[in-house]
Amino acid sequence: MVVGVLALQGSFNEHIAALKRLGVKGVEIRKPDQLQNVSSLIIPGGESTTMARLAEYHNLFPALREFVKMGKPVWGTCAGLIFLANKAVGQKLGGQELVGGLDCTVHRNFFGSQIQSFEAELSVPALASQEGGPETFRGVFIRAPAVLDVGPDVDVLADYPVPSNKVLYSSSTVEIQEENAMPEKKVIVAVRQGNLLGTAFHPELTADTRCFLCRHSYFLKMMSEVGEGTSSGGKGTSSGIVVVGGENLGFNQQPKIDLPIFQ
Ligand SMILES: NC(=O)CC[C@H](N)C(=O)O
Repeated sequence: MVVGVLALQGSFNEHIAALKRLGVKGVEIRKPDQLQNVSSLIIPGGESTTMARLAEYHNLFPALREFVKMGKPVWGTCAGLIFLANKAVGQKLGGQELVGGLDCTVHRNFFGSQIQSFEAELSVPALASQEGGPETFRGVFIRAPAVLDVGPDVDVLADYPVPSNKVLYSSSTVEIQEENAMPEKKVIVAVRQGNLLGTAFHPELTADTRCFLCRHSYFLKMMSEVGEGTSSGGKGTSSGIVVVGGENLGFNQQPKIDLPIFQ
């Protein structure tokens, strides 16, 4: 099994290392032709505007859109989630090109700037009920986006209750449409639509092996679920991050102590 990892910028090495720990080969994708050698793709976190410029420079957008349209599994984390969204708000002046396909609107810096990065235990009760282990998993949010709204074909996998004093928006004049991003009690931080998975946080940076494996395996399992391009892009057959069936991922073992990167 070979997974492509878009390697223009951002945390692609971390994703490749995470895949390696699962015994899966991750290959760096920098050129359109290289997409032909992989049947699934991870678009990592980083800085989406920069990543978009590099993707444009390498003429990657048409090939990425084609990849998505063919129903091949694509997982966008953080900046990658922004890439996959049909619409992004809070973009830099002039906007940025998106791959699209995921029927949702993403706020690019919903949780604020770099120094407002944080970690949080995300509640996914269905995960514990079906897979065992603690009810929460740790989300690492780095200058993180959030999903503001989703279309009917999108499954919400995880949301996060945001205290109103934590809902931070840039006051910069180039950060647009803030009036549409009213503070919510809960914001969506993980979604799936058929072959597309999006997480606002960085699973590849989490030291909690249980969560790490879970989320990565979720994606890897999507590969067998949707095949190599047969999905219509509609709702997945499963809802929630709860479909890591049949694999012994050690959920009933004592969970490892997590190692937050921000302490
Ligand atoms: N950690 C991340 O990927 C941050 C994404 C960032 N908010 C952006 O616009 O690109």
